[in-house]
Amino acid sequence: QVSREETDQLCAENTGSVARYSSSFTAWEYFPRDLEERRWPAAVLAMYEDLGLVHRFGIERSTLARFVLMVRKGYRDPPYHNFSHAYSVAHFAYLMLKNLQLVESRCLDDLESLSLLTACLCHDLDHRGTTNSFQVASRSVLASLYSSEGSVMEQHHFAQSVCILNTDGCNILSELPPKDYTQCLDMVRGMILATDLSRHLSIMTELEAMASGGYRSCEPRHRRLLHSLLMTAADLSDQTKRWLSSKKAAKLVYREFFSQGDMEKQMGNDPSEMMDRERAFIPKLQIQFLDDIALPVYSLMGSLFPACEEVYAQTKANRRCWQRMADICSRRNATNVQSIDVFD
Ligand SMILES: Cc1nc2ccc(C(=O)N[C@]34C[C@H]5C[C@H](C[C@H](C5)C3)C4)cc2n2c(-c3ccccc3Cl)nnc12
Ligand SMILES: [Mg+2]
Ligand SMILES: [Zn+2]
Repeated sequence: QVSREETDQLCAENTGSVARYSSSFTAWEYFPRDLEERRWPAAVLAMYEDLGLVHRFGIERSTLARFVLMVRKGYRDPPYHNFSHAYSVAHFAYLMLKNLQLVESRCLDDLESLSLLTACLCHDLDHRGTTNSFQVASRSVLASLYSSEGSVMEQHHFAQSVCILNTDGCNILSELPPKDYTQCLDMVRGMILATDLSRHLSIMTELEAMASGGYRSCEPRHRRLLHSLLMTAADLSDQTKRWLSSKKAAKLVYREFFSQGDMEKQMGNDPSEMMDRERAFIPKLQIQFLDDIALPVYSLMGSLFPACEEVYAQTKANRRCWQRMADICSRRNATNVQSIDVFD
């Protein structure tokens, strides 16, 4: 429930061209959180407009304004998985649509473009800063609802998205013909579920096969694989930005991990090393995450879309910085340095 004046104010914002937010708003290296926080909803509206989605799908501006404000309200405030993350992920999807010309090159159609941007904005709705395995271990309500199908949090994020769309005056898909409406919701569901990294890892071999054999837009399986890859690329995009920004994002992720580890200890469970502030050596864990998960994603993106190679290059540069940090810390015998202090 968003106030009338908030909606009217956002609606009245002449969102105009995205250049209003930054002259480098459409550059890969642009860090969306550099824009002051109160302007993020207007920037989201501008992205929908700039991609031609408002016009193409007859979205009422006041409906889009109410929808974005409801989505912002739908996020809690854990260190990392808050609205600033959702806004950043949506911005990276915007960058891919824009800079890779995914619609112009007919890799995606308009409906997929609308689904991708909307899925990114909604993909972590109502996140509590804890993982799927923690839901099951702590017997949370969400686990009781969703653990049989796996991806507990991601199923909840999708359910929250549907709730917002069904709220009066917030349904940005209301003007879609029934067939498109159903298809769009199906794609948003698949895209949000794809942000479960366990699912991503399980399709890596198929993604590699698609990247080496070449993307065939005529094959429905290829289109769904591309949706998944684009979602993961957007979800991890903090790691593709300049070193200080990506280091700061990692710090927030580990703040979430360590508070989950603290809760697991209180529950009498042993947290994994990644979640345990006493055991974790962050530079090493970050190198592992980049090598095993992030770098392969951007390497695949680079081989499918040459214009994305600089994103892969920056992620590789960040990995080198983590390697330097690991060398320095282990020389300085990291054990006497509180693991979270490596960020300072
Ligand atoms: C900087 C950074 N580091 C990260 C280090 C590790 C992991 C992580 O989930 N690892 C795995 C490692 C294996 C196989 C699966 C399931 C589990 C066991 C846990 C994944 C995520 C990290 N991550 C994310 C992120 C992206 C999507 C969802 C949640 C998050 Cl937190 N966004 N930024 C970061
Ligand atoms: Mg998530
Ligand atoms: Zn996310």
